[in-house]
Amino acid sequence: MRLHVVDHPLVSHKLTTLRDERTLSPEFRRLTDELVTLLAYEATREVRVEPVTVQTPVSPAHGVALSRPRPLVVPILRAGLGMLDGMMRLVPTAEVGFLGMVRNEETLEASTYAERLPADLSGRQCYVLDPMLATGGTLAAALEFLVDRGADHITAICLLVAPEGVANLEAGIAHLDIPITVVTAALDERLNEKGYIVPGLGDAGDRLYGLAQ
Ligand SMILES: O=P(O)(O)OC[C@H]1O[C@H](OP(=O)(O)OP(=O)(O)O)[C@H](O)[C@@H]1O
Ligand SMILES: O=c1cc[nH]c(=O)[nH]1
Ligand SMILES: [Mg+2]
Repeated sequence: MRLHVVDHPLVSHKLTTLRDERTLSPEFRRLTDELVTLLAYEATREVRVEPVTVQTPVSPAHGVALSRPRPLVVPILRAGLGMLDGMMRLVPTAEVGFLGMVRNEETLEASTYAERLPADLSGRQCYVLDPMLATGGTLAAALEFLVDRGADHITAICLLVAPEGVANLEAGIAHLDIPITVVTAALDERLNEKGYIVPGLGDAGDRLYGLAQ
């Protein structure tokens, strides 16, 4: 597994405001959207394209177009939904599949409560959207799911990752024999005793959609 921490002052600037507890849901959603578009630019470096030729007003021009089958974008509900528009802005013709997963806040075990994905992902590049990689349990289960269906190239975009989660994920997916990359805005310090990322940004789902602030 490859971890790519995007090092760019605009990413750091937006992430700092996102972390700030004074940032309320409307601005949190807008910043998430902007950050994901910046991360998606890096995350799609290996998106598959094929050669095409178009006719300009002057001459033929050799270029590329996205290959078929189109990439599959998979937001992990609930918080991953806040990342979908920012991703689709860059790859508007991608297909979208959904995974609903929730972490038990006592045991920190992830469980799946909804799945709406194509039955056959053979030969598909997949982009998984989940803002937080904390213990890594949620992302490990999601990747397993996609590889079981035949995905052969997966990139996860996370706003934040914790070192413990990256290590757990690496161990948990070591048997998956496909290229897997995690693209993130920051590798944070650690997890706390409740499984939250430190310094983190709190509960991403609540900050996007939840508690009135
Ligand atoms: O790496 P992990 O320890 O598995 O934790 C990460 C998961 O926790 C959060 O989801 P949550 O369970 O809070 O669901 P939500 O998106 O509906 O809020 C987050 O959006 C990730 O999916
Ligand atoms: O810090 C964390 C950990 C898991 N889920 C979140 O939303 N935040
Ligand atoms: Mg949550």
